[in-house]
Amino acid sequence: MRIGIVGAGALGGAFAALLARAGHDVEVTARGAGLEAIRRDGLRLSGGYGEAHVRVEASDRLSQRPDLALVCTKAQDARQAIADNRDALEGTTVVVVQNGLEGVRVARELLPGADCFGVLSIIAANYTEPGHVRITTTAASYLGRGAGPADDGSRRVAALLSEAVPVVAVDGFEGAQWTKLVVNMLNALPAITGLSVQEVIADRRLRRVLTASMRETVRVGVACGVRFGALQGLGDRRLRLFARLPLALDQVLPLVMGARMGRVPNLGSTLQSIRRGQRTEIDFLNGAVAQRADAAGVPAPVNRTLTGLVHRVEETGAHVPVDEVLGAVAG
Ligand SMILES: NC(=O)C1=CN([C@@H]2O[C@H](COP(=O)(O)OP(=O)(O)OC[C@H]3O[C@@H](n4cnc5c(N)ncnc54)[C@H](OP(=O)(O)O)[C@@H]3O)[C@@H](O)[C@H]2O)C=CC1
Ligand SMILES: CC(C)(CO)C(=O)C(=O)O
Repeated sequence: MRIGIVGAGALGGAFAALLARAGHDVEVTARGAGLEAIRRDGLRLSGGYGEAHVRVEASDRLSQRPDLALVCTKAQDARQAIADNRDALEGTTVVVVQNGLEGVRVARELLPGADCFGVLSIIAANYTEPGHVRITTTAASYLGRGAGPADDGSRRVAALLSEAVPVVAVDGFEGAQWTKLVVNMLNALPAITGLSVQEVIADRRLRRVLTASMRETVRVGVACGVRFGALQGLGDRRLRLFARLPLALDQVLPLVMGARMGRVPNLGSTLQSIRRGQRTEIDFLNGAVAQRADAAGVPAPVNRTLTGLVHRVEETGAHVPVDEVLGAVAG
């Protein structure tokens, strides 16, 4: 099958290498040093899914309409990337691999003739150098669309991708996006402090802030009428309970997440953007929680503060000392 990947960064590069290894005919888009490296040396994958070194077609735009396309940019770049590749994407099956709440909606808006799905990935992929991705955590990814049960289209595309990497069709995809948003509270503190996700979880004080941001996200979701979808053992009942328990007990959740992530340091996708000197997608993560909180008339001081601190790091290039982070969150 011909598969087009828009944005061969960490996850896009991983999916491209795994799909090419499974025998598909893969074309990727990349830019700058990434494009140069892929053209010259191919795409290299290491870590959790084993070694792969594949040659794939690469250019700054997809050259033709694929049977299946994966859009793997950060949320803030998706609109531009889809518009730039509209000729190739319109009318085909498009899977948006993205954190946040907006991915599938944006693709459907820009590509009314395409069959659009979303993927929520728990894989941790670190873009170590141009053309090279290291998988530090393997996990099933979740594919779906809409709020209802997984449809036949979702099951078909999930089965196809699963030839290369485990992907399950999920019921209540929109609710699952919120559950993933809770998980993505793991991203801000590494971006702010420069520590890995595991180091943040291991620090009792930062873990408290992380837990508070997760509980706040659940409360905002509840205020917005969200029913949290099932994702990696988390679901509506468990998350609602999590938001009500005393903060001290709740820290078990990030500890479990950290244990699942394993020992190889995971920077998280937001700190990786910072390290590359790029803007982050924080406005679509903690920033989206603060924005939804405003609309629902509930407070979200922790998410608002963390969003502001990530923007500060984007602007100054300097990470924030832990004590200062604690002071800012305490208000
Ligand atoms: N990395 C991870 O472990 C995980 C990531 N995710 C999510 O997956 C999504 C992708 O993340 P990740 O792979 O880390 O991101 P990366 O930043 O590593 O990759 C994104 C790629 O998109 C490219 N890109 C940016 N703008 C455009 C554009 N206008 N047109 C074409 N290509 C463009 C980037 O190129 P350039 O570098 O030149 O800007 C880059 O190659 C995000 O939503 C992230 O939150 C989810 C789970 C885990
Ligand atoms: C789950 C996690 C934290 C994996 O790295 C992620 O989604 C991200 O980095 O964006």
